[in-house]
Amino acid sequence: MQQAGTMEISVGQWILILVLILVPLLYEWSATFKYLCKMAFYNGWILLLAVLAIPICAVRGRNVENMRILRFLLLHIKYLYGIKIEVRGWENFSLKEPYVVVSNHQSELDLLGMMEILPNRCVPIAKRELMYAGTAGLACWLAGVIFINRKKTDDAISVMSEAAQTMLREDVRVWVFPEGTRNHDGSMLPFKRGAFHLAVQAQVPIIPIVMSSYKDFYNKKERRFTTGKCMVRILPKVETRGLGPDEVPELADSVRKMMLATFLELSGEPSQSRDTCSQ
Ligand SMILES: CCCCCCCCCCCCCCCC(=O)SCCNC(=O)CCNC(=O)[C@H](O)C(C)(C)COP(=O)(O)OP(=O)(O)OC[C@H]1O[C@@H](n2cnc3c(N)ncnc32)[C@H](O)[C@@H]1OP(=O)(O)O
Ligand SMILES: CCCCCCCC/C=C\CCCCCCCC(=O)OC[C@@H](O)COP(=O)(O)O
Repeated sequence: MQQAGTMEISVGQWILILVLILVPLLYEWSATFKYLCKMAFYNGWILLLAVLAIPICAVRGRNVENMRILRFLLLHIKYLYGIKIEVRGWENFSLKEPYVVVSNHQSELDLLGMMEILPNRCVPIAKRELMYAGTAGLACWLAGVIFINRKKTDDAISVMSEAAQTMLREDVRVWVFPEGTRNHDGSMLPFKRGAFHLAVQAQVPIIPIVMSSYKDFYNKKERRFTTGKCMVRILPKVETRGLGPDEVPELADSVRKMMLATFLELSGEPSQSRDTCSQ
C-alpha cells in the first residue's frame, strides 16, 4: 500500500523518464539520430498537414487551385528546419501562357524550394507510388498532381499527352523533374525526355529551375542534416514553338547543359566536374 506523502513510480513512468532524458541527449550527440528524427518529423509533419488540407481541398474537389492551399500549408517548413532559400530570376516567371517547369531533383527536401516559388495553377508530375502515401497522397490527388507509372512507359506517355491538352484547355502549368528520380549524388542525372515532349506537343515554353546542391547541410548517405542555405534560380524561358518530336533530344540536351552549368556555379563546383552524362 502507498504511504501518505510518498509516491511510487511505475515501470512505465521510469521508461518515459528515461526516454525523455535519452532522446534529447542522443539528438545532440549523434548526427545520425538527429538526421533520422528530422526526416521522420518531416514526413510525419507533412502527413499531418495533409489531414488539415484534405477537408479544405475537398470543398472544391480535384482542382489545380488546391495547390495554393498545399503551398500555403507547407511554406513554413523551411523555418522549422532553419533552411534559408534565396530565389533569383522571379522575372522569368512573368509569362501569362502555360509552360513546363523542369527542375533538378536531389531529395524530398526539394518540396521546400518548390513551394517557395510554385506559380499559380502549376501542378507537379509525380510517381504513382506517391498517390498511396496516405493523407499526403490524397492531398496531392485533390490538388491535381499528375501521377505517372514510371514502369509503364506507354501509360506514362499517354498521361503526359493528355496533360499537354489539359495545359492548353485549362491554362495549367506543369512541373517535371526530368531526372525522373531523386539524385543524392551532388550532380544531375541524364534527363528523361517526357517533359520536353510535353512542351513540344503543347508548343509551350520550358522554364528551367535550378536548386543549388544541399551538400553543406544535407547528405542522405552520411546521414547529415543541419541548417543551411539553398539558392534557387529561375532561368529564362526556352521556346519550343515550331519544334517537333525529332528536335526533342537536342532540346533536352541543351536545357540540361544550361541547368548543369548553373547548378555547378551555384554549388561552387568547378564547371568541368561531375557530369553524370559524360561518364
Ligand atoms: C499540406 C499537405 C501536403 C501534401 C504533400 C504535397 C506535395 C505536393 C507536391 C508533390 C511533389 C511531387 C514530386 C514528385 C517527384 C517525382 O515523383 S519524380 C518521378 C516522376 N516523374 C518523372 O519520372 C518525370 C520524368 N520522366 C519522364 O519524363 C520519362 O520520360 C517517362 C515519361 C516517365 C518515360 O520514362 P522512360 O521510359 O524511362 O524514359 P525515356 O527514355 O525518357 O522515354 C522512352 C522513350 O519514350 C519517349 N517519350 C518519353 N515521353 C514521351 C512523350 N510524352 N511523348 C512521346 N514520346 C515520349 C522518349 O523520347 C524515348 O524515346 P527515344 O527518344 O528513346 O526514342
Ligand atoms: C498509410 C501509408 C503511409 C505512407 C507514408 C508515406 C510517408 C510519406 C510522407 C510524406 C510524403 C511527403 C511528400 C513529399 C513529396 C516529395 C516527393 C518525392 O521526392 O518523391 C520522390 C520521387 O520524386 C522520386 O522517387 P525515387 O527517388 O525514384 O524513389
